[in-house]
Amino acid sequence: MEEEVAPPRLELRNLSKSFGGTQALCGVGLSLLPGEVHGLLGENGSGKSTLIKVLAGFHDPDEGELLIDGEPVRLPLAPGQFRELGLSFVHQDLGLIESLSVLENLRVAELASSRSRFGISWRRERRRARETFERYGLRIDPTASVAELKPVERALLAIVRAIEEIRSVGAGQGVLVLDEPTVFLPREGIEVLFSLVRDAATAGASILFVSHDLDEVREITDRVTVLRDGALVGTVGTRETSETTFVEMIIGCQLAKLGDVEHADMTERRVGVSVEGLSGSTVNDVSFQMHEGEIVGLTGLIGSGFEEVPYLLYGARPARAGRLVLRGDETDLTRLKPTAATRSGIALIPADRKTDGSVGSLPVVENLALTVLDRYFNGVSLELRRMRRETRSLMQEFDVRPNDPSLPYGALSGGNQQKALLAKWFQTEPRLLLLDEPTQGVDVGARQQIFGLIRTAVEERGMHVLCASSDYEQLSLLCDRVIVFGRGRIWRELVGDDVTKERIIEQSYAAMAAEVAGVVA
Ligand SMILES: Nc1ncnc2c1ncn2[C@@H]1O[C@H](COP(=O)(O)OP(=O)(O)OP(=O)(O)O)[C@@H](O)[C@H]1O
Repeated sequence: MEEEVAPPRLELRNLSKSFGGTQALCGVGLSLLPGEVHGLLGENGSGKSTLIKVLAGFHDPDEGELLIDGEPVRLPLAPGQFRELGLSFVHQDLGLIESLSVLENLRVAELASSRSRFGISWRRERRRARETFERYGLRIDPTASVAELKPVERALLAIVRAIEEIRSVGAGQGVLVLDEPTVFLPREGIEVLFSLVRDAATAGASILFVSHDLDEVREITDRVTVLRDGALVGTVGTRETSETTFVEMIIGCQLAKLGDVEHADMTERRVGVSVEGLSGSTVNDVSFQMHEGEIVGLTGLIGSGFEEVPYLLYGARPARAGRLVLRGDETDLTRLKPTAATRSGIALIPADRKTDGSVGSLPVVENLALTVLDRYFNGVSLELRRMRRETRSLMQEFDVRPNDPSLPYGALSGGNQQKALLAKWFQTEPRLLLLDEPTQGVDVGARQQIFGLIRTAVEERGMHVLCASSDYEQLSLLCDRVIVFGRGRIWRELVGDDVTKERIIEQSYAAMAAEVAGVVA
């Protein structure tokens, strides 16, 4: 007797969607089996988010079919219908409401449903929320407002909420869609996330996992579907597919070899930047120097403090103490404001694109030219044509796709927004460029290009670059020297041949172990 094969939990057939002249998806098919973790890969702008937004009922596709447990479901989905179908999402922007508490965000679906807010016993809900977090091994206060949470806590809250939503569906057999959930997470956060994902899959859920990080995708997924330019390249088993094959599937050719990254010891060069006695909310009395043309990485584990340094040096967060000397000019960091920082040649590219001040509804050209408007002012008016021409060539240099300066900034895919942001600040030719996770959400090909652009700028213009990141591979490819933090202090500096992914991981964990043992002062 033939064994009956269960239908996929979710299946998409022949899905197409265009926006004006852009064909974002073209005849794409995808199936998610019960209990599988399924990766969705593709370059920036290849159509991943568009596919997810069709599943969330946000986009009306031009064509396509959706089947849940083998049963056809009409597209487009009505608002909120995804919940009834057992789907839950963590979008790139996490979808949390800042002004509400953790608890209210956790129960937002129930609040939005017929149950009135007044019928809810908040005391019981608070207890339930605490129990929920405990079950996931997290320490988040349900009464805190989301605005007060650290980025990592926000990401974990959004993820826990999504998992809880599918747990309430048919014994946890729903579909969990994670759109680049790891970009805000340092390694320990990723480990928590992966164990949550594995548990959900074991309980029978299907997980769609979007990420640009091939190591993560290879670690957590069973199968992977790759998109290129809105079309399906193929679906493959993760274990049977090498990293090189994945890269070829994603970019359509082999990745040019970066060449051996040389980590020259620049510490003999002239000092261009000096940070002295810097204290913030976690960092305490930290001092370091940067040499001319040097790219310095800052890293460590969650809470080690490295992540606040770029913001303190830009005046975006208040420093308790500290002095910055930039090519002889001295600044009291306790008084520094971002406008003054920009005036003195400091630029900050924050990890959270939304806080950069870019306006989604305005064209890319206006967003990009904002920082250098005076260059286009001829005394009477703005030279708009030149502005558009130069923006187009800047977009080309940074591989922002599509290369159309008149497109609304918000219509660019997440990774292309990140590239545009780098372009925007690079053109100001800052003396000190502060980066926080500069290539999050950027695909593997563009990432390599961006590293090249940063290197060239540093060599040709003598810029100083400080890069805070918990992407150890990124640090090893980009930086000349990496400073590892533990408990708000500098734990180790890695230089020359020591700037490898393995050494950075080892020292970040060593800093934590030392912290636990009370070695770090
Ligand atoms: N609302 C929109 N209006 C116009 N074009 C859009 C819109 N949304 C997406 N696009 C375009 O559709 C294409 C696919 O974008 P999508 O966001 O799906 O890519 P992605 O694969 O998720 O990219 P990333 O990895 O950078 O997040 C891109 O060219 C993008 O500019």
